[in-house]
Amino acid sequence: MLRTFNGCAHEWFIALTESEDEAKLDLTLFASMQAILATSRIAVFSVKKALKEQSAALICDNLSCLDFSSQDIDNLYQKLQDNKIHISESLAERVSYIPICHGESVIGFVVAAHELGDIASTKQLNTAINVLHIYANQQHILFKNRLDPLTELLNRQTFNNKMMEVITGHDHNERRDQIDEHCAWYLAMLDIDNFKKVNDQFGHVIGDEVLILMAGLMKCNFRSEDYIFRYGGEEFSVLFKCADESTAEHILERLRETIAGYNFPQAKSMTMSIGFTELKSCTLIPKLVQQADLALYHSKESGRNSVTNFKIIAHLHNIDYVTEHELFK
Ligand SMILES: Nc1nc2c(ncn2[C@@H]2O[C@H](COP(=O)(O)OP(=O)(O)OP(=O)(O)O)[C@@H](O)[C@H]2O)c(=O)[nH]1
Repeated sequence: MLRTFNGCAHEWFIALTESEDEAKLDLTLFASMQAILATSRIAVFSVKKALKEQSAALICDNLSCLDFSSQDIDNLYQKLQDNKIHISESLAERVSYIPICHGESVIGFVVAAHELGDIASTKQLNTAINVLHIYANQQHILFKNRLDPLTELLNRQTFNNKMMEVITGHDHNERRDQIDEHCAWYLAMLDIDNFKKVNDQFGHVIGDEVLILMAGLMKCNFRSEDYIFRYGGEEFSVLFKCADESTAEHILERLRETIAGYNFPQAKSMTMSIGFTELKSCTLIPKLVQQADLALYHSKESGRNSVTNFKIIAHLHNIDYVTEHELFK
């Protein structure tokens, strides 16, 4: 049911700043706009930094009567870069397009449709703009909280939540046009080889530089819808989606080769060992991490600078893909 607006936006400020995840934040914004602008016919579009998107995507919508193509959305987003409210009027209704701003940037917009006799007042629009500022700030805080400050990759705290979302099929960042039933998710664990030597020989500042450069190489190797984490120290993990395991191996091999061929400023030549496993929805998260870790361990044991598929070593050691056995004790 549509909540009515009592003229004071404090309750929405509190609800938005209390939202601890992006899905809840988006839903709270949607409800707040419906109440403040006194219409249920609202659509919210936002640029998701976590997805490295440059254009706005629909996040909540109760306006299916207005059919937005992706070209319409892009055009509207470009138009609203002037950070002003735009209004279009037809015989029956007035549609307001309200930009969402963060600092100097427009990071999205709200579309609100009203019947002509029932349009939003200037006070309502101003209140909506204030609430949108709070939303943008909170979105930025949530985004920053998920990042490792050194590498700006996703941090370890985000890893479990993301794994759970992916395994249960509730990855709320996955855009509708990216859902491909034929693709599978893979988990890779990656560890820089002999990293201690870099710290010992050149100091921690150069060690940190290597971590930042490695993170950059990984970001270039994967797609925006994949998730790259700094798992801890010099260990990383990646959740990525592709057609099959040979493609997964190819993607990881490409990264391994890129890193092995990169000329690091002080450390010069560095390599990475990688292990990966396919995500099966019936398997517990610690089990999946253990499988990818065992494959990584195999890469390290067999001379480093290589990629191992858990399935291959599971087969070699004659163990079931999802049993409790441990390979290396
Ligand atoms: N500069 C820097 N070093 C880090 C950071 N986190 C962990 N390390 C270092 O990473 C090194 C990891 O060393 P090891 O676990 O022995 O691994 P390795 O030398 O890479 O050897 P292998 O993994 O067996 O190839 C340790 O020296 C840690 O101090 C960090 O944020 N910055």
